Amino acid sequence: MQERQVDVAIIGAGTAGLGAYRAAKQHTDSVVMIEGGPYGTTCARVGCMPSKLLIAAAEAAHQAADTDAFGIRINGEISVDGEAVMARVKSERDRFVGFVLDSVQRIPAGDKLTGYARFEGPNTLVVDDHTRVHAKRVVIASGSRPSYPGFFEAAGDRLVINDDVFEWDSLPESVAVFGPGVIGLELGQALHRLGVRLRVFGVGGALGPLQDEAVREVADRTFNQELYVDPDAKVEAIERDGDSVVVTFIERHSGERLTERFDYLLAATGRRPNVDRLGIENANLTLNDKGVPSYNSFTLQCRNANGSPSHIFIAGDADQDLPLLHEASDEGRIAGDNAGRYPEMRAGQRRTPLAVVFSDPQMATVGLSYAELERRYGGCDCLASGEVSFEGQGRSRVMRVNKGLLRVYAEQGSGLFLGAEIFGPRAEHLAHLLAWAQQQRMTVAQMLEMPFYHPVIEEGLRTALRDLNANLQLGSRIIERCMECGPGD
Ligand SMILES: Cc1cc2nc3c(=O)[nH]c(=O)nc-3n(C[C@H](O)[C@H](O)[C@H](O)COP(=O)(O)OP(=O)(O)OC[C@H]3O[C@@H](n4cnc5c(N)ncnc54)[C@H](O)[C@@H]3O)c2cc1C
Ligand SMILES: NC(=O)c1ccc[n+]([C@@H]2O[C@H](COP(=O)([O-])OP(=O)(O)OC[C@H]3O[C@@H](n4cnc5c(N)ncnc54)[C@H](O)[C@@H]3O)[C@@H](O)[C@H]2O)c1
Repeated sequence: MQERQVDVAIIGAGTAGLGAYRAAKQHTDSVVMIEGGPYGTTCARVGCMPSKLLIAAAEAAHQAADTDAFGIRINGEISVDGEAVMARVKSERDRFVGFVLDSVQRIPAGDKLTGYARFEGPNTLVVDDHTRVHAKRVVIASGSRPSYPGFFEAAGDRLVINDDVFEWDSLPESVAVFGPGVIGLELGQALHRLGVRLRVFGVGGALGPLQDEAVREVADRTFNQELYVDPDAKVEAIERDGDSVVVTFIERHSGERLTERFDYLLAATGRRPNVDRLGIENANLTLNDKGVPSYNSFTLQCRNANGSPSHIFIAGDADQDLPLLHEASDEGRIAGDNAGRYPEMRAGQRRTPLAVVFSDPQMATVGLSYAELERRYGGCDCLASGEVSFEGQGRSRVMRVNKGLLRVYAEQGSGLFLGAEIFGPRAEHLAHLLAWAQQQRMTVAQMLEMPFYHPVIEEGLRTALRDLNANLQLGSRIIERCMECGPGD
């Protein structure tokens, strides 16, 4: 067993780990980054990028099949070449991964260790069976992995997760997706649009990240116009039969008991932080009820078992809060910076919460979750909301993307803008405008002073903000459509 002494050890070379490495190196040359799996990051290898590549192919297929209403006839059959689809997904994915590998390559060999790290003590990590690292400070950036109930194992090797989908050489005939969360909806709808026979099964009624019942209800109805999604499914059996997975369930619309065969069961039922195999019990940390270290979200510093500040930091999906790429990147940088400068600490900048789901229509949430807003502001009637339906919205109708509902929230009295839930066209862009406004602590009145071009989807946002302003009793109600702005704003 080799022995190494370092100032900072980082567990994981994903987005958070790489950010932590660069930040820690600003303070000391004595940093080691430990990676047990393949380099390249979850985002580039099996997450954000390949999923968006698959969705892009599905959008192309969907648009090609939807030209008739514009008077455009495509003569001949539209066919999906599954091998070509997957070849592009994989080659573009490899290009993105290649950029990460290049940057990892530039890190001096002595700063990298290969193997899985485990805490032997608060300052000691054992990497596989070959190296013991004595570290003055540690950053845990070990990411997350899919989690699913044990009874899915009945599907045997027909049980797949997102990683497996991006290794397919072609598209299967059919998939049963379990989990209508972010991954299930993004991949499920994309596969459906690429011609895969598909059903999506959920539990408890959840749909993506939506918590506002009005928005969730519109999303449920809209998805079901296109594909079968049951957010509260009654699944009676999952069995393996030959090369197929056989699912017995109650069809949500007819109430019939159906038994259907699928090529694969895709488990998209959530992810768990990779802290359970770290020997975390040897690190002298306070753990929450899920076994995840408690930490300060501005410094990313963990707490010792007695509550005092620890020399251990945590960042990215490993800390279970906001498991998103831009958050992993911010957290890695803050944790690495503080691990480098320890014992002095700096509070890092945290941004307005922002999440986007690349379904069609897209979903997005801005600010505190709706449940949290209700908890904080609901009891005193302090929460006001406004909304717009995209059905009649001018630009959305022009482009035939007029589906969805946007709801915005503000504080009664001050008119302070608090957040939004969006299910609608181009939500990725609307959500950015709203997140920027919220981070600037703008009031709804100030947001309405901003320019809105015509005809654009953002005019729909203006309608929702006017509705909100009226509900705040800070402006007059929209009685008829704003004709000076053009029809259907
Ligand atoms: C299908 C999918 C789609 C996604 N799409 C988006 C999106 O569109 N937008 C978005 O913002 N986010 C998206 N995400 C989430 C995003 O990918 C993650 O939030 C982000 O990659 C987390 O980065 P990380 O550094 O925390 O973890 P990772 O990149 O997973 O890095 C953790 C690293 O730690 C290593 N490791 C684990 N345990 C040990 C150990 N004991 N010793 C040594 N090394 C260890 C792992 O091998 C891994 O390389 C998506 C995720 C998935 C799965
Ligand atoms: N566009 C993006 O930013 C993006 C895309 C993909 C993933 N991600 C990140 O990855 C995380 C994990 O994604 P995810 O989709 O795995 O988790 P999720 O928490 O978003 O969704 C899991 C879903 O599975 C359901 N579920 C749980 N147990 C079930 C069961 N037994 N049967 C059927 N359904 C069940 C849950 O009710 C929920 O709807 C996300 O929270 C997100 O942070 C982000």
